[in-house]
Amino acid sequence: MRPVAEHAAAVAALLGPTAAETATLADARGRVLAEDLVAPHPLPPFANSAMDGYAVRSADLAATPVALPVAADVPAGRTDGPPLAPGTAHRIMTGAALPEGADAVVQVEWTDGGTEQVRVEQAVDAGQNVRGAGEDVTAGQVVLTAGTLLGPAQIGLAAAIGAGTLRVRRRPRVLVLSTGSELVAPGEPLRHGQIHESNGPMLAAAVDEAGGRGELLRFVPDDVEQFTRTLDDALAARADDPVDLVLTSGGVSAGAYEVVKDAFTGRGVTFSKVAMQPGMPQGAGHHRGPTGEVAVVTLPGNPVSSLVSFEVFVRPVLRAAFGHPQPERPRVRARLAEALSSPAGRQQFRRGRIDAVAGTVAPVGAAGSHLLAALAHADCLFVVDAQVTRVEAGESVEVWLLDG
Ligand SMILES: Nc1nc2c(c(=O)[nH]1)N[C@H]1C(S)=C(S)[C@@H](COP(=O)(O)OP(=O)(O)OC[C@H]3O[C@@H](n4cnc5c(N)ncnc54)[C@H](O)[C@@H]3O)O[C@H]1N2
Ligand code: MOO
Repeated sequence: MRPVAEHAAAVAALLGPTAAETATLADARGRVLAEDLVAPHPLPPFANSAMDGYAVRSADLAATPVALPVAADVPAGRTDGPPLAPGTAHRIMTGAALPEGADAVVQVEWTDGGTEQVRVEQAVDAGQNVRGAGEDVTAGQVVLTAGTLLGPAQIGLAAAIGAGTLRVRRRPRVLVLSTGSELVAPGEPLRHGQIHESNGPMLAAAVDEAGGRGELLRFVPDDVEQFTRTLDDALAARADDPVDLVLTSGGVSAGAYEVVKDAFTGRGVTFSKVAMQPGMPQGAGHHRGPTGEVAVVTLPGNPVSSLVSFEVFVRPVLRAAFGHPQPERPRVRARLAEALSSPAGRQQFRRGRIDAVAGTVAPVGAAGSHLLAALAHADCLFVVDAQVTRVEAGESVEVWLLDG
């Protein structure tokens, strides 16, 4: 059987880095900056008030209490505020530009709140309650470097320096195609012998969660001609914005109707038994479609096998392709809460729940690769090495955190 690392390397070789493109801020979250982002102006762009109150010259408050005429009103957003004459105050709101000549702001709570004349009870130092221009960012500063993952704070910063769009790496575009004559679309009734198609929606969601662009095609029965036509039609229809990867589910083991294997064998996709459980039957390579070659990864049909294989082989490669700084799931070690056994010669990926405080991981459900409900209640996978057949309670295992 092929070692997990060897198949992982074969999948990694399929996808190169995606190109840069321009994205709106609304479409930038979870993506990676393709170029350094430079501030065209400082932040704050101008000295402004940190408090609602009165802009003053601090020297005018040498002896308090003191009464000063209120010569102007400066709400936030006023662009034509006059200079502050000595011996006067301007009523000012948080975020409003500090008038020329003022060097401090007295918060309204330290005054009588007057609008014609204000009585100030307490003195302020020069600079008090003033946010200086460029305190946060200077003009010309590189505020975010190429390769930065864009989360809410980074998008906020980009907006603050006035960037309406950003140069980011393109999301890998992934087509998902499930196979199986037993499949029925969710929402439609089942007859005996049929099941609802769950791998497609699951894998498309997994692609999106990883940062890619998942597109779910209508599943096909175990029919090579229909499979190939569906795939080629879908690729042809996307010729303007080509697909980076095709993910198939099912049809790759040893049965009489292995549609994916039959369609691709000897035509650029290599099928292997990989030394893991779940996820033994795997395939990877290129399909020559109507628009040229497209990378293909064929995942096994058992639902847990499908998603675990995605986690092990596809997710890190998709993320690396668009420059994600952390392609892999965070990995920690934890003590196993209960003993379990594992087949010899296959690296086992069990579903678990981690207790980060206690440093333990408990198995969720048994090893069966049809146990989708257990997977849905797990927050991690943990790994039992290929040569290990039994792990005792308290022994340390590697854990992949799924919500990280
Ligand atoms: N004689 C052998 N039989 C099997 C072997 C083997 O080595 N020799 N391997 C087993 C292992 S391990 C796995 S994993 C599966 C993989 O099979 P396929 O990838 O060919 O998948 P299918 O046979 O099409 O389906 C397997 C299983 O999963 C269900 N399924 C398939 N697609 C979906 C879907 N889109 N949504 C929900 N469920 C799906 C399907 O109904 C089957 O129950 O093969 C073993 N057999
Ligand atoms: O490889 Mo299969 O995934 O064990 O059920």
